[in-house]
Amino acid sequence: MTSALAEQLSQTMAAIHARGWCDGTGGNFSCVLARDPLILLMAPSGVDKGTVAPEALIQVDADGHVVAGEGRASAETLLHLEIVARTGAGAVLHTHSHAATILSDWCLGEGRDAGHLPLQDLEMLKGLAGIDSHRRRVALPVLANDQDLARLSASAGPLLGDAPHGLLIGGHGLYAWGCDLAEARRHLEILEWLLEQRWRRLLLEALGQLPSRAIGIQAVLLDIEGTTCPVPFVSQVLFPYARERLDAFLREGANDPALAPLIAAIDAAMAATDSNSIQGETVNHLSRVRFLQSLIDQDRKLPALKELQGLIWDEGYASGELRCPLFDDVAPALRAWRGAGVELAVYSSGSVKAQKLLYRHSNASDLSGLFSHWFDTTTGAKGEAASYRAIAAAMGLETRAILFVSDVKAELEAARTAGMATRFSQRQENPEQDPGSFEAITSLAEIEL
Ligand SMILES: CSC[C@@H](O)[C@@H](O)C(=O)COP(=O)(O)O
Ligand SMILES: [Zn+2]
Repeated sequence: MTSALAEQLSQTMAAIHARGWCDGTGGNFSCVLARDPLILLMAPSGVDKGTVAPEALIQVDADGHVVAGEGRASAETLLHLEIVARTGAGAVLHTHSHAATILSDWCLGEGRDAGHLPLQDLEMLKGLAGIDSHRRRVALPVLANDQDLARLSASAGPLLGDAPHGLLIGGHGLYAWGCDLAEARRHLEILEWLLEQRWRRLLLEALGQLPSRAIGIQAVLLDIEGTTCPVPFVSQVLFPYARERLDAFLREGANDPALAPLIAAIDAAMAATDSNSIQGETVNHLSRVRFLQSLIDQDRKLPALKELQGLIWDEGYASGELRCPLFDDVAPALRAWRGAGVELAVYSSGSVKAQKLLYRHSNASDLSGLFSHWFDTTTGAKGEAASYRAIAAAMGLETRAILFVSDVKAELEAARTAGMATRFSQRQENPEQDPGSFEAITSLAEIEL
């Protein structure tokens, strides 16, 4: 005797096959039969998925082992399991349509490396659960294909929570899912339709028969100090915290081999500094601490000092002594933008390590996972247009698709020269209050993308 679910899955596979979305033995399809313990009902591997009778379906456990039925489990079962675990999906449908295959390849092609396919301004988007307007922009994640399914599933995992019920695999196909089989099928049909539209439109644009769609803002690049957190947190909390603990931290770590390269770099910088009058003096712990404190007081940058500060802040955040007081509007805005498929990136003069710590330990919990890119001054100075071009290239986007928000006009000038959209962050405690020729915002909530 076969279940109604098995009948429905068999019929769904036949319908998908008839549309040419899983030719040959391509594609695989699963439904959750039980959750605790997890059992998937799915097509066996290596068969024509259009002709699998309900009684020929197999049952597979959470480790990908066949527990009932004849035949092998697909190697791709691991990705089905990852999707079910991460999204709570009740069914996962994987196709090899031409549209999904060619567009996934196009996204990862030379010079693009986009990592996602944006879809916007199509009424059919509303067929995806949670989308209520054609204006909502969704970003379908795209991953390079990999025959190591454990590795592919591990890279897919973190992308699945924000994915619009689908994921593209380069040169391979589409995975779509939903809370049950009916919803998964609807999502699959909608996504396949959107992909068809996308490639047909690309062709017409390339032939000059359609204007290429104006690029909307696809990413927001955020400064931190004065933009997402109050300036005094950095100047009056973070820097004094590290300054006061330099002595103890270096004393306790004197014999720590991990600190040795840092200490060597600090000593080399001391030796090269005329003003510190240590020529001839033995470099000792106290002279090192005095030197570093004088650098902090003069706001002079030394990579080894930055790294040391990062290590000290790391301890402070971990113990709960430090927590970043982000402005109240920040977390809701970041979440809303991510939900709309907008990429988020940080560009701050603090090191990438310090940036990640700050967002990991914020008053709005760990927000670090919302950002896809982190940039510090190793990419270039914040006042140079070239830095913003390098950031856009690293993100695989045109500069005009990025909105940069900062409280420093010189930085906005450079970003504008590079072609980015800009907003001036006018927070109460910021030293610069005059927006000049830039559009000012007092809260991220004022930004409409
Ligand atoms: C035409 S072979 C395609 C397979 O390698 C795979 O990508 C696929 O979708 C079907 O694999 P299967 O093992 O039959 O479930
Ligand atoms: Zn496949």
